[in-house]
Amino acid sequence: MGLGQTFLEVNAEKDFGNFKLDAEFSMDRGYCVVLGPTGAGKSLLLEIIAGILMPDRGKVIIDCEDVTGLPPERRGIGFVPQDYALFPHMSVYGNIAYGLKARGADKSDIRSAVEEIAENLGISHLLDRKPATLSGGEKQRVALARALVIQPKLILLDEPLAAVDLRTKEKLMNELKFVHREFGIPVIHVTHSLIEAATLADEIAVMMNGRIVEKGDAKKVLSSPSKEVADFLAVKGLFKKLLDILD
Ligand SMILES: Nc1ncnc2c1ncn2[C@@H]1O[C@H](COP(=O)(O)OP(=O)(O)OP(=O)(O)O)[C@@H](O)[C@H]1O
Repeated sequence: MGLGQTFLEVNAEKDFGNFKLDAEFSMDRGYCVVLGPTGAGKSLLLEIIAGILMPDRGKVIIDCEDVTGLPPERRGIGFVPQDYALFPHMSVYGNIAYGLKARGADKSDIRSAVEEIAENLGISHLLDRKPATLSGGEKQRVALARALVIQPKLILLDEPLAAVDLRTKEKLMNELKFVHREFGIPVIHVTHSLIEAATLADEIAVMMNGRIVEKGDAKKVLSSPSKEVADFLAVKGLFKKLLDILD
């Protein structure tokens, strides 16, 4: 499939009683940021795409393949959840190697793949450490390495930069850009941050009350949001400044 064609299509409903997700979402191979207030259903959307959560109705299609009935490990997705979910009893090496071991990869292949990705993300010196001894930014890189080492078709990032300071955030944003460009993997990045959206996104989807209420080219969404979206962002004057960043 070439550039500009639909890579991912989600059309899924899930009713929790207290909350209903009714998500229609599609993207090509770019970098898509999903913005939305807390409790909008952003994490649930990622969990449905990853196969952690089964929709009541609907479909998930990745690269023309209907993966709705497939378990997470057969979807070829690298998922970095909100709290990174690193295994606390395993070393950084064990954490990164986990997905390859689970797929039955050869020991020496695992070692070279882990070492290569660790070098790419500048965490080779951390391989023997346990997650509890890492900083927020280091944990984020380890989680990203764990997601990337399986050579996924798609990367899902759930608020990946929420736990780091501004300087680290800027550095990590550059790394995410690099990873997206270098590995050529489509990314869905969930955040509340307009700065992250303006810096990283090719496309922006805005989610509210379980639905995607606006979606399109990043510049367009940031410059002319619907009233509903503008009210949520509540910073209309900021749009012009954000456009300056994009230019
Ligand atoms: N297993 C569940 N059972 C019932 N309700 C749930 C369940 N999981 C999530 N919810 C509810 O669904 C809604 C959406 O949750 P979700 O975590 O997707 O929001 P979010 O947009 O990612 O929020 P945040 O930005 O705060 O992470 C919330 O109201 C949440 O309480």
